[in-house]
Amino acid sequence: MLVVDFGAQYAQLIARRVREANVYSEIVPHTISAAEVAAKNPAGIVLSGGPSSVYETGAPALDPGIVELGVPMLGICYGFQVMAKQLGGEVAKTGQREYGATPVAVSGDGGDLLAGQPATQTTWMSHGDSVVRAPEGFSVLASTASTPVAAFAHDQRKLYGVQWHPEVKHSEFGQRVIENFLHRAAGIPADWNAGNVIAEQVERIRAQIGDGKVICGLSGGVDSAVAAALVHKAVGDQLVCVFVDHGLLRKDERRQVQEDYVKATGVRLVTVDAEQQFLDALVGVSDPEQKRKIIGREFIRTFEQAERELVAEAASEGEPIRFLVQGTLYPDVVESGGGSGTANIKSHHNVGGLPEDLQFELVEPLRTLFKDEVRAIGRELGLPEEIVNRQPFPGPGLGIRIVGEVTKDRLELLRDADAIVREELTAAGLDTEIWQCPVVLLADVRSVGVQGDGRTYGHPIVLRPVSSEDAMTADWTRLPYDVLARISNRITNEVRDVNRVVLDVTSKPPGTIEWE
Ligand SMILES: Nc1ncnc2c1ncn2[C@@H]1O[C@H](COP(=O)(O)OP(=O)(O)OP(=O)(O)O)[C@@H](O)[C@H]1O
Ligand SMILES: O=c1[nH]c(=O)c2[nH+]cn([C@@H]3O[C@H](COP(=O)(O)O)[C@@H](O)[C@H]3O)c2[nH]1
Ligand SMILES: NC(=O)CC[C@H](N)C(=O)O
Ligand SMILES: [Mg+2]
Repeated sequence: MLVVDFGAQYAQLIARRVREANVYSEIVPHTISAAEVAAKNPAGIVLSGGPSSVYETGAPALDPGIVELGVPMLGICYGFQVMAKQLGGEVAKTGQREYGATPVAVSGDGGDLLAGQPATQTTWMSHGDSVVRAPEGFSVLASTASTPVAAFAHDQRKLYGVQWHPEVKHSEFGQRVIENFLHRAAGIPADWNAGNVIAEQVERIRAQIGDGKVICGLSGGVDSAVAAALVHKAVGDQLVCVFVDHGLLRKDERRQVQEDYVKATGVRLVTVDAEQQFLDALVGVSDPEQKRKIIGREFIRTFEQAERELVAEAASEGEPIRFLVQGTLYPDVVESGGGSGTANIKSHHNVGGLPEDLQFELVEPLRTLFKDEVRAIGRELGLPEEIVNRQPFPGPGLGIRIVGEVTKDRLELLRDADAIVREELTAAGLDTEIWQCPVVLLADVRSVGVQGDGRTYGHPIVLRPVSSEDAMTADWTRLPYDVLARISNRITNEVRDVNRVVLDVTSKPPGTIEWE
């Protein structure tokens, strides 16, 4: 299944809902040609929404040859309007805009697309243009008070469209619309699951790597653990994992990764001590994007160094190691501005932070997936729950949790505060309720305190507990007051130079999870 992206807010959400219906899906840009689509041989196509108006000059369109391929198609919002216009219907700005919850009246039995759904339902709309006339041969399946053509279908050609957004949870029967399109109209079986992904990826990895050697950047996090397990399954001992201790890790993290991961999986792991290298590179840098780019570059320089040492060590074979495995996920790619037409929010070190002179060929088997999907694959591969359920920790580590310049001294301070927070949250049994809880040091901010009858002028620590399904959106976790009180008390007593603890009560959007 292909999702054609017209610059939508929700393209990745469509792909995810399709996978929830147990069908594999991939996002492609709207500039894709009919020949490229044909080469992918998709079982169905969904056209996403988008900010433009189809009647404007230069508005994104679809290669007309794509509709002629005979692949079942569902247009959503802008995608619906693109279909209407290209197939001979009419789209116009009627002055009747609909944003948010909108009741829709289904005509007759709703056809295949709206089958089994009530005559009126609440949908989520976000449009200013409307299809005022459906193309010839299409039947109108639904309407609203101000939009006479809110859904249409051409049953023989298997072409469908809806003006609303079935992919958002606020559309009451949204998932049903998507499932009806996939299973009922397009006849695509619901057979995609974690097991298939593993089989397919193992095959792809074997084809890519052949009998070459490969290194994997292993962090102890879920994503790289699952990526490494997949590659290990595919090519066995051709894999060596490299763990970089960049000095930006949390307390005790190095020992944990070295012991737990190797015990659980039996892969070969090399640890590189690169603290000085990273800290030197970060001297005088406060800008978050600059930090991210530097850290991304130093990661790659460290992998290159490890590669040279591994090659020198296996002198008999002496072949360079060409492949680098990373546990990159879809949100890393989208936020780095790697979607089609999506904005750069922050450069994740493993995507937007990669240096231009990268020598390795990347192996990224999880690049189109979300974290909860990756966890399901990890379980299927038999990884222990401690690894699969581990809370995320960003590759740039504490480096992007110090607002201001990163120094060894500040890192020590933040490490102590972070250890207290983790200890208390675990003791309170809150680990599974929280997605992750960044602890941030506002190194460039100072506030006055009174401690031991004396004046202090110290730094605030921010607690950022969040709940999320996939890190694309998040809400702040309502932690019990007594737990917050204990954490605050311990941090101000035990961590030097900190005289204030504050709680971040911002959802994502508008805030991102990390502060930088
Ligand atoms: N300290 C590290 N040493 C080696 N590779 C790393 C390190 N930190 C991150 N990476 C690489 O960067 C990738 C992206 O990091 P990211 O934090 O998103 O994933 P993760 O650590 O595997 O999982 P999680 O998101 O659960 O923390 C990792 O999958 C891994 O390949
Ligand atoms: O490996 C990573 N490299 C990065 O550069 C990076 N930046 C953010 N994160 C993690 O991604 C998720 C979303 O974070 P944001 O809401 O801050 O974008 C959260 O889980 C963050 O911890 C990163 N992980
Ligand atoms: N969300 C959308 O896809 C909007 C489509 C188009 N820009 C409109 O306003 O009607
Ligand atoms: Mg991580």
